[in-house]
Amino acid sequence: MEGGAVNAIGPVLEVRKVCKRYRQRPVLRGVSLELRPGELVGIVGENGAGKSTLLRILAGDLAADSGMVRRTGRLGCCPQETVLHPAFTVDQHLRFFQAAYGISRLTRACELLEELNFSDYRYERVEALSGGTRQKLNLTLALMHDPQVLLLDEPYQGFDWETYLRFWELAAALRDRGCAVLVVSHLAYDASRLSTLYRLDGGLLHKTEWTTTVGAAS
Ligand SMILES: Nc1ncnc2c1ncn2[C@@H]1O[C@H](COP(=O)(O)OP(=O)(O)OP(=O)(O)O)[C@@H](O)[C@H]1O
Repeated sequence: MEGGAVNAIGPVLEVRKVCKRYRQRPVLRGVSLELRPGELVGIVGENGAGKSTLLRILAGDLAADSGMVRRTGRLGCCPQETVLHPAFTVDQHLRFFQAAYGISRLTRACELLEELNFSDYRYERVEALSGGTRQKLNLTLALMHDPQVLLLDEPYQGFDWETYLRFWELAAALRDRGCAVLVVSHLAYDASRLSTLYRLDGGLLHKTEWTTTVGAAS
């Protein structure tokens, strides 16, 4: 079984009892999670449940108050707020991130432009792009260096239905080539596409009954 082979490999992301509070308000109360190569895991939760806080801690962008996060491999991160500059073109963003990642070619980035169907906008400035196209660029910037661990915060916001389906095809392809993918969203529409779905509630992760056996621990 695919899941058995996958789970013979150790986790690329290990989270133990992570806690975080803002002033006196606890948001995370002891979150534990493991993510292995070839797993596509979802976390859902209501607005304000702490999903973005958790993702920022996993990405190393925010410090936890206590607990442990251990990550190995190249990280790709697509934050909820786009990281784009309005005056730069799509191509300029690709070249800036190419330098930041230290990669020699834009081959994968060009593939992603094609797969997400926005190659025609390559030389347009971000200020002239629609919200959905900006999000396509945000996602491309997280994926263009072929990450081994991918953290996605509401990655399909603003996508039309066709692009939304393309996103899931892309996520499945990444999973199949061994990437560990974590998708955070306030919607649980996509449960059947996931190895495991957790709900973040009351500052803790709860495994939901929608969990399937595809690539999941057994
Ligand atoms: N920098 C901050 N200072 C104080 N409180 C914060 C800060 N960042 C987030 N919070 C609070 O922490 C809680 C969790 O916020 P977070 O953005 O992690 O939730 P979320 O689940 O991602 O929400 P959404 O689905 O609306 O994006 C919220 O009540 C929010 O107001």
